[in-house]
Amino acid sequence: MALKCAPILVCAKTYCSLLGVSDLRSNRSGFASNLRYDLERFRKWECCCLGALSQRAITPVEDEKPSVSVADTSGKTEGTRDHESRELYKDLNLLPKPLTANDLASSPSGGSKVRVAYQGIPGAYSEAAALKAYPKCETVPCDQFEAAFQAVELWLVDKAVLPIENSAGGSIHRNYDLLLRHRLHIVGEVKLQVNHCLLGLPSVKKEEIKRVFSHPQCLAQCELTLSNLGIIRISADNTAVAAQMVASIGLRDTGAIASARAAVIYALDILAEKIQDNDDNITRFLILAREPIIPGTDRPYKTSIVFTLEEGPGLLFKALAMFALRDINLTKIESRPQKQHLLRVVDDSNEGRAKYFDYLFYIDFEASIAEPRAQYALEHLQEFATFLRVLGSYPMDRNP
Ligand SMILES: O=C(O)C(=O)C[C@]1(C(=O)O)C=C[C@@H](O)C=C1
Repeated sequence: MALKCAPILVCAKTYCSLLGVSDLRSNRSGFASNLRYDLERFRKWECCCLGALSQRAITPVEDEKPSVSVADTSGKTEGTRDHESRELYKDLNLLPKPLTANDLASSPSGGSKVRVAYQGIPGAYSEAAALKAYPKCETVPCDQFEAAFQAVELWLVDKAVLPIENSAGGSIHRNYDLLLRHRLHIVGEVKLQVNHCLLGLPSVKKEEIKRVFSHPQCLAQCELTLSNLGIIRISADNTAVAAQMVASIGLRDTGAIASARAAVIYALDILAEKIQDNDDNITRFLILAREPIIPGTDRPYKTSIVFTLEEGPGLLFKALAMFALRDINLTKIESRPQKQHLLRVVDDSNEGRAKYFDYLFYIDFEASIAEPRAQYALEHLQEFATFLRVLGSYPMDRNP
């Protein structure tokens, strides 16, 4: 055991500064010189970590690599999968129940199939995203986003797949906050084309529907269609929960907005398809794991970071310039309040004391952390950021 852990200790300092938390306030002076990552040094680190990680593989799981960069590699068509789910979910009591905080004390089942947690119940878009990333995985429903994070941390599952943003609805802020609170690593992303269907009881006509249940994001994504049909919206925890409610309430004038797969699972009819206001309705999900992947340069990569800055003019501009100067494309920027530290008091001798909101900045950029330009950009950012953490460097999903 000691032998297996040793390589990790050797490289822990370098490794933590890239993938862990560095509070630069406490050690600013020595930091810049400690963190001169030239390519040679980074390669050494990479070899060292690769060795360490390969020795640490405790539970080998099949289908370890996400398959999002290729079309569906399961070899199954939607039809066959839907047929299978019809068989599987004939009795709704047999559906897996979402994990709750209480279940998190129990131990994971054995076996080598990769287990992927998602928020919701079978038929949710998040489950579809998990299956897109790992076509042969066992999906594990969780009642809350936080339960999915904890399920990974407690080794109940291997991965979690959680929504982070939608092309129309924007960011899912809760997951940004949880990314920082938990110590998981982003190891991949999945972009899922979300096609909403209007579902109702069998033989109901679209015109009979007076009210629909759905997830608030989905209700917002179908705003125009619902207004044109004069339908009342009622929010549900999840699209699949909405479909399940319609099936169990049994009212002909009550429908759900959910996926075609949810219609099969909960034995509902599809009354209308693709009812979202924008055809290109894409949700981006993150794949989270306990260990980071070692990024390469063999394919397009994305890196996600979070940092804080001092208060002052031009500091965010300067931070972003670190990437622009190296021709690194930023794909996302998000700012969130610092929950532990909501206000920053700045003493100005002329103006007196001022209170500023304190922000965390989350950035996604198109480069692998194995590329020198990304290392230099982060090294320079570290020189004036008050906090910096790399959340993950992972292959881009170019196939929504
Ligand atoms: O309700 C679902 O089916 C979900 O998977 C949840 C969720 C979300 O949390 O944003 C995921 C993707 C869709 O954009 C809408 C809803």
